[in-house]
Amino acid sequence: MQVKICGITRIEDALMAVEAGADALGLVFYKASPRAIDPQAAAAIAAAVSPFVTLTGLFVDAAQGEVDQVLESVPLNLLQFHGEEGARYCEQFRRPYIKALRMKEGLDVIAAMEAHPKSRGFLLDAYRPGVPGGTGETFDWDRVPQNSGRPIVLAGGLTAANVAGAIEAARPQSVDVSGGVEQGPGVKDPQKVAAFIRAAKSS
Ligand SMILES: O=C(O)c1ccccc1N[C@@H]1O[C@H](COP(=O)(O)O)[C@@H](O)[C@H]1O
Repeated sequence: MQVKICGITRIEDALMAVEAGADALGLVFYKASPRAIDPQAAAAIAAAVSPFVTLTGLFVDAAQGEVDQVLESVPLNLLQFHGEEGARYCEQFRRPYIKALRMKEGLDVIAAMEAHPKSRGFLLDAYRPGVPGGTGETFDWDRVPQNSGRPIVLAGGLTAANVAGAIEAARPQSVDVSGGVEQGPGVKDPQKVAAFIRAAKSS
């Protein structure tokens, strides 16, 4: 089980998460988020962590120029598009990307996946109207498709206490957490991070 710790804003949190076994770190380039980071701080984090850790840049319906500007200064390995971005938009950056799908009632998950043939995977997150992500809410894990043939990242309201059950129900390739391992907005709690990664990787 691979684990992404999202919403990293400080070098010490990045190093702590990697030391605890995180495979990927998420940097949120969405100004309205309490975990938003600017490119300069993100570049400093990138310079401090191992090149074998997947540095993921999260965007929400950003202007093309905004993404390009971040890419000029931050060596991101993966882009995460968490808004209503279409395939043509996502593919223009010529970087590996994952598309977030918010699990609104009635969403045809397979059709949404087929709309992004080049996406490296799909992050399934809870749906709350008006909030693009980081809600701290779960969704019905039984809705995660089992035969899509595409890599799935399970997200939304995960914690050390519920991640094992979530993995058992949804059978994802990887999990992603933000609020569930925080001690405050944008600040990670080392004990919660370690407990989360332990629980996920021993599932
Ligand atoms: O983290 C945020 O603030 C955020 C803002 C806008 C879009 C996505 C965001 N985070 C992503 O949402 C999932 C779930 O968050 P949580 O664990 O429920 O707090 C998180 O893994 C990020 O990928």
